[in-house]
Amino acid sequence: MKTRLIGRLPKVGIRPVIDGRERGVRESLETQTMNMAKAAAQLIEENLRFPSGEKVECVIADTTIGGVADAARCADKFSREGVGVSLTVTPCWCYGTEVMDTDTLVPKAVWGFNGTERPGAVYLAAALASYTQKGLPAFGIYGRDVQDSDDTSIPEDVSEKILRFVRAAIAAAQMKGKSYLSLGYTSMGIAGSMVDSNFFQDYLGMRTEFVESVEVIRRMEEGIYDHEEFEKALAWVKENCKEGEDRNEPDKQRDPERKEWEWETVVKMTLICRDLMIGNPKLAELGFGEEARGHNAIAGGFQGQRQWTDYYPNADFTEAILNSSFDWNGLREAFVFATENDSLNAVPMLFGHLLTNTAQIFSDVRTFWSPEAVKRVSGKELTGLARDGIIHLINSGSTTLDATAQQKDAEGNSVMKPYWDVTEDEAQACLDNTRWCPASLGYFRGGGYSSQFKTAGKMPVTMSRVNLVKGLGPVLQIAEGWTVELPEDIHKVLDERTDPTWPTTWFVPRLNDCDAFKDVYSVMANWGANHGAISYGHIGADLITLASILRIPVSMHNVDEKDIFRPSAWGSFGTHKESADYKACENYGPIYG
Ligand SMILES: C[C@H](O)[C@@H](O)[C@@H](O)C(=O)CO
Ligand SMILES: [Mn+2]
Repeated sequence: MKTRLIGRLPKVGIRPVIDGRERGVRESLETQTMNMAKAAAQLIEENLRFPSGEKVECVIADTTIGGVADAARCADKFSREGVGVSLTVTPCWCYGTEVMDTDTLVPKAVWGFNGTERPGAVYLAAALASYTQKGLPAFGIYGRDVQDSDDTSIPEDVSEKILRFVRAAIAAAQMKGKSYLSLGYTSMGIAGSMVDSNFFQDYLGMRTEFVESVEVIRRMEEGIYDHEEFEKALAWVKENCKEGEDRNEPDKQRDPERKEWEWETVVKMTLICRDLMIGNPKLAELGFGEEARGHNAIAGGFQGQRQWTDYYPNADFTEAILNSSFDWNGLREAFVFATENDSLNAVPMLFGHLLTNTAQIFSDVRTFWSPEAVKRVSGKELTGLARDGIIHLINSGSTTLDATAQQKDAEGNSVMKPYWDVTEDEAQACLDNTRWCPASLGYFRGGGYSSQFKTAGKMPVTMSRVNLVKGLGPVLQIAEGWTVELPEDIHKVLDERTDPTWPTTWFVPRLNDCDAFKDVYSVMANWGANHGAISYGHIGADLITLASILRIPVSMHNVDEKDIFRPSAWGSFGTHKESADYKACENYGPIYG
């Protein structure tokens, strides 16, 4: 589906650099140098894919690069080929600034072979000094253990760094030139939905598109959607989306005719929001060429509350389905679509999606439940992972149905997979474990249907969030942890105290010695906003690498120091990693600013 986004997929450019001295030195190194480039390309192409499923492609310079003319020819090839990430490799001494990559917008890394026959590490140090001196932050990669000069394998520590760098850099490259689509504007005074177009432009290289939500009504009333697809979608919904309990006062509940209209409306809203994001060639066939083009949106958000939801059905169904890895057309890439148009939660969702290729959870970070409070209200003890307390993640709408924890790995563990690994049966299980309850009419006068499920399994997850700080700019916060499934008797008591028609995920962060992670309460207390974006897996290290590429400092994280990988220049801002990160991000400023 997302292949409808305009712009080619970025490629990874590999630059084999070499000692330029001919009549012996260069010739003796040609094969080894090119082999390093080929090995790196193979590693990347075998391991990395885009969220749409295509494999990440590498482009190797036509020749090794021994001096500035070769470097210029390589730069020329890279710009023709659409290279968005640059990886320089070498086993030997080369002439630092003469062979360097000077494109200021392309994230860079240099892998210097750890051998001693030739001084690859000496070059690496000289190259990184040049990049640092010239204000072009670059990642340095140098294996721990010496290898023989004819060893073409890539050691584990090197491959981990290459893949971490490329994953993050290719994520940054994919955002560039795409749009965030704001449907409506600010929701209930939520600052994250006061979409800051300068932040998107300067830090992510993205456009912001603003569409008033009356456009959705116009398209419904003028029939600007694919009518055949609508019939197909509605039939699928009737078969697969089981209605849940109506918890509204009996005399306020909507009659069956109105409920039917609400179903039809939320299905149309889903088609229309998707078409607004990525366009739809079917609309051109119907005579709506302008609408068929879409807004080239890699992420979006729907204001909803309150002007829309006071009058029309809420977008819970629309958001939940768009954020899932499947719909009536089968398995497909999940969209990134924020409820309450909270763009600062859509951004970490987008980061998570681009880094893992999976669907993302959007939630209110609603309640910290201490073990004592749980005991008081339920009479029960929290045990296992949950023993130190839990955070209740819950929001009407938006939470991907992939978060029902019905997808499994080979060992039977709950996981959230890229859509191409999800089976039809697993998608069906996600649907079967979800009920669609008529929306709470006190909050949503226009009705609609809220997805109701609980995350029924333990999964490693990472919660993250971007906050904008006046005078400082954006910061990213990260908490790795797990989803936990509570015993039904505890779950029920806690859930009943909120809105049990909404989807629930119980979250336990991993604790450590630093202040923000000393207990579960502190994680909740240090969270910078009402929402969190939750991605499958422990991806904090990848998020840190991506944030450093974008020059967004990380204000809070629980990632092991040994996994932190940032451009080598960060080391020049002091040995305290967090303060060095702040200083480096301030020094370099936003990448597109
Ligand atoms: C119904 C309420 O307005 C909720 O939508 C509210 O608690 C939020 O989600 C705020 O982010
Ligand atoms: Mn919310």
